[in-house]
Amino acid sequence: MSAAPLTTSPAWQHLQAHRKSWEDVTLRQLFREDPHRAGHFSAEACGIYLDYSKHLLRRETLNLLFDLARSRDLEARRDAMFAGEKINHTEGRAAFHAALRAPQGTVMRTGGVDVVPEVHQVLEQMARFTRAIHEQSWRGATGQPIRQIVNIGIGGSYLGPEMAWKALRAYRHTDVHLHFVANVDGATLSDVTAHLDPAETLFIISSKTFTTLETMTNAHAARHWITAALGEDAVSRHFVAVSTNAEAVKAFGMDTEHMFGFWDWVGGRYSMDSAIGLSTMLGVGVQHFQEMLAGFHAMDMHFQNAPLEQNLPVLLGLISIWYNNFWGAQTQAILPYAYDLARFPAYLQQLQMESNGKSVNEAGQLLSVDSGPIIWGEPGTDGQHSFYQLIHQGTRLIPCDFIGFCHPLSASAEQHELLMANLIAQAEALAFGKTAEELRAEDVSEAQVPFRTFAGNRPSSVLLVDALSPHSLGTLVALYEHSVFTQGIIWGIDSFDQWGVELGKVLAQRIVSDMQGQTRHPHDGSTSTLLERYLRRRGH
Ligand SMILES: O=P(O)(O)OC[C@H]1O[C@](O)(CO)[C@@H](O)[C@@H]1O
Repeated sequence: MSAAPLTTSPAWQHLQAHRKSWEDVTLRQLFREDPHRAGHFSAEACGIYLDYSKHLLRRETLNLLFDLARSRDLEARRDAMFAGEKINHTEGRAAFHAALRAPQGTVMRTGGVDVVPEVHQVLEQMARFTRAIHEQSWRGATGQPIRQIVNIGIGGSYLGPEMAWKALRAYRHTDVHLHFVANVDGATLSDVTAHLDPAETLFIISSKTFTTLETMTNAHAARHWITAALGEDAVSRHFVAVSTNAEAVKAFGMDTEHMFGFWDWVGGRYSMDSAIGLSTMLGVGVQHFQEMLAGFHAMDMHFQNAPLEQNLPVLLGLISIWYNNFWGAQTQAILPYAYDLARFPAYLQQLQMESNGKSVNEAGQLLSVDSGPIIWGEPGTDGQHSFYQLIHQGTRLIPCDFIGFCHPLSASAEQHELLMANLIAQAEALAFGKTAEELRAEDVSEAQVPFRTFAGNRPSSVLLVDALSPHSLGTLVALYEHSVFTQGIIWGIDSFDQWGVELGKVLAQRIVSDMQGQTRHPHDGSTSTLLERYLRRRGH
């Protein structure tokens, strides 16, 4: 970590001073000043064209942001990540997800061990299993082929696989269907199993630790559902595990021969391309999974090698920092114009908010600036008819990432044109707005002018990709992974731990034991009242 405290560093102070020069600058003015602005403020790599010209920044702004990144040793820290160093200090682990998508023959060492051969061994094990399911040589206990696959897992062991299953709808293997159970609410599992036949259903219990309350509770309920229908011996044909914890997998009664492993250097939210992606591979096939890995790897290479000035993850990360820390933006909207990317905002929510939702730096000192923004979003055009009102005319500054694809996956080219026209129009409307003069020129009554004025100056990035494919999905996910990393380095935080999820888990266990009458822990007045009221209403 850079020695200079962040806010007193010259780079930070230069940015603060520079921000003051932005009070009256408009995007209209910037585009007037530089008619070639779109060309000057765009970059392209790995099939992603990034237009960042509709941002409140000039060349000088970017230079100052690059100075900031260099002053925080971004390049050296990035190299340390790719070198397998234990950059996740609080857990004493590497953050080596880049090794998950390294082509065979690449050497990537952590702790002195080249992990690429092990990664490919597991990929091969996954591929064998996938083929066995697809070719129906692996069948259920009664001899039925497996057609329904239920991934039980939560957080990073769920969001990526579910997002990918939806995103890769056009690439699905037609004989199998995926379902996802994450929430501890029993309604989830019963809703999923209501229409399934146990004889053709396979459960993948996906949990890095194999101790997560939600996952283990659902796994036991699913086991009961299978054994009630097919008997105890059916477990080995209807359950496989993805985990780093072989002991716990054994204790569950599963054969570790049917366990797909990964490693402690894979963080939960960075694991969709590890064995946690087994459901994805089963859902879209081995070839498509490999194409997705190749997309991830292409973006890794770009992030590792491209100069900061043309580096897409660095650009996205630094633009986020600019609004978050110098404009006071609290949130960032992710707006994919693709029905199939419906779960992408939720995926990025965990990626960014679990990684960078921290208040102390790596040295344990309180941060003096805001860290990770709130990430949210919905696909366009749905969002246009709900929350875009606030983005256009509300009082808050909300930088947006629009994500669109040139080629449709739907049969209707005409509908795709409408979709993309909306994306482009929204970015235009947010940036340039509509002035009172323009309204008056259209004979809008004076009384209506204040309500129909759009201030503009609302910044957005547009990411334009050729088509949504396994490869492009891999590049997009890796793009955001490295953008999150870039931001974490600027703040000097550990983006790879998640201690913030622990307290709630521990308190829930205490309350469970209070509910079951095993203990009577002392609680505050509100907690005790809620607990008592709940138990009374339940007839206890
Ligand atoms: O895969 P596991 O160990 O069940 O953990 C699930 C999720 O729980 C967390 O540890 C905390 O919510 C996430 O980081 C992780 O993705």
